[in-house]
Amino acid sequence: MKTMIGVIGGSGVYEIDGLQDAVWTKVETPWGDPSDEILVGTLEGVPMAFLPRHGRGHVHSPSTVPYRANIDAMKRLGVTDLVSVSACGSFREEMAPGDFVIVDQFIDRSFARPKSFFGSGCVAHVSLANPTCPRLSALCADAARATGVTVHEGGTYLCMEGPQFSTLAESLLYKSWGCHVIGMTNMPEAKLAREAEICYASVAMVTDYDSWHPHHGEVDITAIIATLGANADHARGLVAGLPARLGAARDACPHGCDRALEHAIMTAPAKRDPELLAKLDAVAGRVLKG
Ligand SMILES: CSC[C@H]1O[C@H](OP(=O)(O)O)[C@H](O)[C@@H]1O
Ligand SMILES: Nc1ncnc2[nH]cnc12
Repeated sequence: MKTMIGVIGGSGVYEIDGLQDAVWTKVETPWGDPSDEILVGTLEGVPMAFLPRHGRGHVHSPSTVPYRANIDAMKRLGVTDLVSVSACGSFREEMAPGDFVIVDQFIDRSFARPKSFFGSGCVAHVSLANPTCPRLSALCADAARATGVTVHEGGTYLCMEGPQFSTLAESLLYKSWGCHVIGMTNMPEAKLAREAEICYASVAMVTDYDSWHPHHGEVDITAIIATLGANADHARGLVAGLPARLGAARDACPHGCDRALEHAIMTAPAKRDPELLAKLDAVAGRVLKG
């Protein structure tokens, strides 16, 4: 099997450098339009697709990002390994603005977004105990370190609905839960990537200390934007280091991300809704055809 790298760029990351034969490509999906056209090209001989999560010009709010269309489009293009790059607040003194956290767990407190490709007429339950791919995450950590940035491997990302930042009480609550970082977008993205059998890694770039920190006061969007610029440079460096680490040829994921749907579909074949099945052609075609 061949590798295709997907990158979803978050706040501050609206483009990447160095893609050869790069073309902004409109991808149609049964779930509507993705956030924007997708930049498709090749980096060091490995195909790559880049999508700015909020669209160029930052058009979509965390609640209106078309998460299902974005993941379906990546799957349709052939993406096998998807790296999500996001801005986040930190709940830990040692995870300072400018640091990168390779997230490995999530608490999903978002509530106003569709969270599954499946539903009435084709019910599926995938495992999410380990929502990120350890193989891809380790490669991202290595590529991030090579840019000189401080990297923390492992951390729990609290996904809030937004768009307002947390109250002080919420911030203290999430900190008391043991969360490491907070953002507004990695859910349902990670859930949908798992349903689509795509390896997913989340690189969270710290921009602030949310509002719990006694010496840093409230979250301030101006300070966040100032930190976003430097973070985005490191993110682009990380992406540039991925092809050499992943390679053009791909072995099956040792953690099973690319086989997540193997025994997940519960609905009896005779009871499945043909309309929904048609929409699942890219995401679940592998198991539905078989
Ligand atoms: C610019 S601060 C709030 C905004 O930034 C993060 O976006 P993303 O995850 O796409 O990098 C956060 O989730 C909020 O949407
Ligand atoms: N403190 C914060 N809360 C939620 N999303 C964020 N993105 C960047 N900083 C954030």
